Amino acid sequence: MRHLNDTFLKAARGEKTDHTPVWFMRQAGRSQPEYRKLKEQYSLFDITHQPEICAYVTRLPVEQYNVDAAILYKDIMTPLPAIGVDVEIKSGIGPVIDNPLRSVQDVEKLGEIDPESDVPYVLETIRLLTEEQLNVPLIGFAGAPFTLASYMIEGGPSKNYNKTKAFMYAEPKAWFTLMDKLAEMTITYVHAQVKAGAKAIQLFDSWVGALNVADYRVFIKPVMERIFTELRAENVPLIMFGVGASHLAKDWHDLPLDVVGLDWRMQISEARELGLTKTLQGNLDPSILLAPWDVIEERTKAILDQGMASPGHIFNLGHGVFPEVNPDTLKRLTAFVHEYTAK
Ligand SMILES: Cc1c2[nH]c(c1CCC(=O)O)Cc1[nH]c(c(CCC(=O)O)c1C)Cc1[nH]c(c(CCC(=O)O)c1C)Cc1[nH]c(c(C)c1CCC(=O)O)C2
Repeated sequence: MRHLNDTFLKAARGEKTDHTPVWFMRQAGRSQPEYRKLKEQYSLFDITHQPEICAYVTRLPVEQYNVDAAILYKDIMTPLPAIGVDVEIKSGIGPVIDNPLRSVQDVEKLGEIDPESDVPYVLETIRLLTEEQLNVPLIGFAGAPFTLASYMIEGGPSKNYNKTKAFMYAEPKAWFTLMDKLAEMTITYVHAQVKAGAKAIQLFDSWVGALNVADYRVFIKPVMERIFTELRAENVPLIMFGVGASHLAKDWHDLPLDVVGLDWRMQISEARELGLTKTLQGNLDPSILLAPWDVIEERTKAILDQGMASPGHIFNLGHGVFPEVNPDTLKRLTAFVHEYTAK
């Protein structure tokens, strides 16, 4: 077994580290030529169903960029077919669902997940990665109920989540049944990922920022409370993330989790002023990676300075890497974060 670089785990627990750890959301993906080559032949689901290839794709950014954590290559949609949702990832569009939820009956028909039989390839990939192939912690993940429900109800990507919100307001009973079922799925699925060897868990509630605080508290916070309370027993760092959700950051901080992920809209220092004492993850605007290096460096320094003011910062982007980003930029940025924050 190789020596594990545990800087990411230490920072996630709020401990002092030798340097600020860094990883990038969507680090395994289209900005890498090796990945693009594979994608000429395979779809996302083709890759995730082949553990050797999936493990290779997951390792690529660790080997090429020297980041301090790996994130399992799969999608938040991966577990949905197990509960009866027909999902396809359409290139250039995203997840598309042919049988969107329309009624209480549709919600009641949803089944349960048995990870060992429904997604054995996910667990096999984790086992491959943790046994010998990786010297950094592997982050497992799941989509959070609001974001999953938004795809299940809209049938695909959406701008305003109108159908989702209409369903939530019009059919609160069915909504809470749906939240319970998705919570059950998430808890079971995440437990299995940790048992297989995932060292941290991130929940992606990418689109929940569409709700205001009052609705978040009524329609979502209780289910998140339940999920995180159950997952706490695993004793691995739990990370929350969403886009355009600064107004919910304080409520996330109240949940039994370890790390609050921020997009680029709120500064690390502002979050600290708000009273967020937990570890913060983020938050370079991913667009800045397309700017000249001196701009990237200046903006990164500002984030790192704020992050170093108190223990508990994991450097990341405010959202995923764009495909147009040059891989050399990610490599240079990782090295810069490590050097600039080295004690
Ligand atoms: C909302 C969401 C999805 N998927 C995910 C989220 C939450 C994070 C976020 O907010 O971006 C999470 C996700 N999806 C994928 C990963 C892999 C790990 C990583 O971050 O490197 C992760 C963590 C692979 C993927 N997920 C998807 C791809 C593209 C696959 C393809 O082109 O076939 C990959 C590599 C497809 C996908 N899947 C989803 C969308 C919106 C898209 C289209 C986006 C795009 O094309 O850039 C749903």
